[in-house]
Amino acid sequence: MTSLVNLEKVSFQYKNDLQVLNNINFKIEQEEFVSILGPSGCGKSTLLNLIAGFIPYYTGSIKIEDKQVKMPSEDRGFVFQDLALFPWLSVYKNVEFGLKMQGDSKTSRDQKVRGMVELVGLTKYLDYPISSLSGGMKQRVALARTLVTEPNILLLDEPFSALDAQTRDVLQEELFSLHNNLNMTTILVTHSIDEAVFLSDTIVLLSKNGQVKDIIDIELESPRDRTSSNYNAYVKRLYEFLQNERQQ
Ligand SMILES: Nc1ncnc2c1ncn2[C@@H]1O[C@H](COP(=O)(O)OP(=O)(O)OP(=O)(O)O)[C@@H](O)[C@H]1O
Repeated sequence: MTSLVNLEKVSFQYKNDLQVLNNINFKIEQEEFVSILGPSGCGKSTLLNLIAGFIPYYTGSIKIEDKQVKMPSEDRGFVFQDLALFPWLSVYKNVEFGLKMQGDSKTSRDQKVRGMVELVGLTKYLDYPISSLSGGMKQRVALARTLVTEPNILLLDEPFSALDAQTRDVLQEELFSLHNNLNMTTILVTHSIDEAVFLSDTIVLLSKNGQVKDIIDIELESPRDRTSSNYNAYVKRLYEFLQNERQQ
């Protein structure tokens, strides 16, 4: 059986000749949660942008369901690091936006928006403008806006990096539930070892020179216990990897 996402010999350099990714190979299965972890500047966001289809000029092959990725598509939903919400519009209007673009009818949009906003716990705030919400609430809206279009693959670039530790933990738990309940495939770029271990089935470790250093299966029970010794054994292993990369 072929995997949902297949990357083979993917290399990439920006137009200024900076070589960022070198011969990347890995596969992602349907409903898998994969995190891409590595030192700052190693090419994590670039790799996610390639999978999203935002950058068409790479070498090698990125295939989703056997189709070569050349441009963005509705099967991939992207949550940007800066969220890219419309601050002056309401929660409702922000979540509705993608459905409108897809030409969905008003009745269908209304049902989907209300359902998704409820799922992220913001029903009380449907009519509030984005500018009046906290950072964690804005993040929930960004997730809802992407998820409401029912993408098969959710792509997240450091979604929680601007949040305080407590809000981040709560949102990680919510993302874990959404991923499982909606049967999605999720690819997350993160700096955070804890976030990667808490959420992932698999962690792809990128080295400083943009190569896959290791692919680690996280074999922990759900829900995950951040204080368990098995959990912390993974954290230690990844911490040592990142420390080693920094020293090289
Ligand atoms: N549009 C661009 N044009 C040229 N170089 C770029 C561009 N975007 C990123 N880079 C460079 O490519 C390299 C990889 O960047 P990228 O953002 O993919 O890394 P990252 O691992 O996600 O970094 P971080 O963890 O700091 O967010 C960096 O050296 C960065 O400066």
